[in-house]
Amino acid sequence: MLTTVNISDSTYYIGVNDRETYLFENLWPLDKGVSYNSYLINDDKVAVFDTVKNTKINEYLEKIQSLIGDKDVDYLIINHMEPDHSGAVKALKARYPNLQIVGNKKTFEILENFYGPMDTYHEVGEGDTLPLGKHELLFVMTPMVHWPETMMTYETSQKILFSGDAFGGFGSLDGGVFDDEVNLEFYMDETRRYYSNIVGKYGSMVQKALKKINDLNIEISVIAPTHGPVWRTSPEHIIRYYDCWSKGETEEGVVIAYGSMYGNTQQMADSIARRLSDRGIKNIRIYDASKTHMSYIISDIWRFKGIILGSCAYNTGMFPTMEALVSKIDNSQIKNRFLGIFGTASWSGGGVSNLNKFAEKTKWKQVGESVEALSSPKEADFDKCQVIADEMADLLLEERQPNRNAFSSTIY
Ligand SMILES: Cc1cc2nc3c(=O)[nH]c(=O)nc-3n(C[C@H](O)[C@H](O)[C@H](O)COP(=O)(O)O)c2cc1C
Repeated sequence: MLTTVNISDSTYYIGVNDRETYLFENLWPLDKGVSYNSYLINDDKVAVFDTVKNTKINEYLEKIQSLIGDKDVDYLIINHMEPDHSGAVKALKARYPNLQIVGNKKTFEILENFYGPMDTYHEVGEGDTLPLGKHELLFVMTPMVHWPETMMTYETSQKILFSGDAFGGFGSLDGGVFDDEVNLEFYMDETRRYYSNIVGKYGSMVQKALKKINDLNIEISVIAPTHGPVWRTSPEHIIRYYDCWSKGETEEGVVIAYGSMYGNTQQMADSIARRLSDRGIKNIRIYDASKTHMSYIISDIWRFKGIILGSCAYNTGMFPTMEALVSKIDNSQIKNRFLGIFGTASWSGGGVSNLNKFAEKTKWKQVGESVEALSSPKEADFDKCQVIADEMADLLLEERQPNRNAFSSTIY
């Protein structure tokens, strides 16, 4: 039996799971898989919301047929054109030739560039509506909440927001589809990893989208994103998290990420962490950038206020895995962090000097002085590491207020 799940008596989850792909966008590890969520409303008119990746077409089309039998699909609403959601558009159109593709001007441009011309477009813009029978759709343009054509669709009678990639996360849906059916601790981690690596760069556009949704003054009973759980019990939680993340709000804690070949730089990381712990900081995450994929490190960098970066010198530059991490941080436009820098070199350097350049660019508040040990850290180097830890702890503790944590909700 193919799994389709009722959201209401006429609205269905028709998504698929992908546990085979190693890397999302060929970049981000899918250790726990991912779901490509699609939805169907079976009314006088049948509407489908986004599709799935092209590796899942057969399963997907069979699900649709199992729900509507001989009926036609009248509308395909494309909230987002990325191929993990548009991969079955051509196949769906081939199966249902009368289908009208609903999107905005930009959607159709991108669609044609990917898949060639297709007829029967139904163009929508801000605030346009589309009746399906008992249900009515309202379109909200949310450009650059990932791609320029991105939009959301709100179903007015059941108050469902089909939100595209916004509010989505990694992790296949292993039985449970709704927020009240799954272990949210796992999905919130994977949702933050998704947000921070995929959507986070566009925080200001997320803020604009949230404001737009708020200004519409609509009640939202269900958030139906294109990845991860469907939020029917606590849609307000995921909205709040998105609000906090896109505003750059952080928790008290420190991420120490380093690149080290022979362990000397790593010793400095451990010494800084120990001191932070002595000073009462509990959230301390040390990452070897060669071992942990940067998507996990970025996710924690998004979460915590303190960032301490270390690198040995490598062919006059930073250690390559740190270089990749730093470039991703830079590209993500992460703002307002406390930063410490340490590292090692045996002759002309390259690790710490390049981290210093990064520090100048970010304009984050730096703690202590950057410390560069010659080959191996000595007492004087460890002393400087302690100063980095102390100044970091001072700043974090200064900010500490009872219950100030923006993320202290019961689901996290
Ligand atoms: C392939 C390679 C390239 C290196 N390039 C540089 C360099 O350009 N400048 C420098 O000062 N040290 C360079 N080093 C030396 C290391 O940065 C130095 O020994 C450091 O202490 C190693 O730290 P670790 O134990 O954390 O790996 C290089 C070492 C290796 C193995």
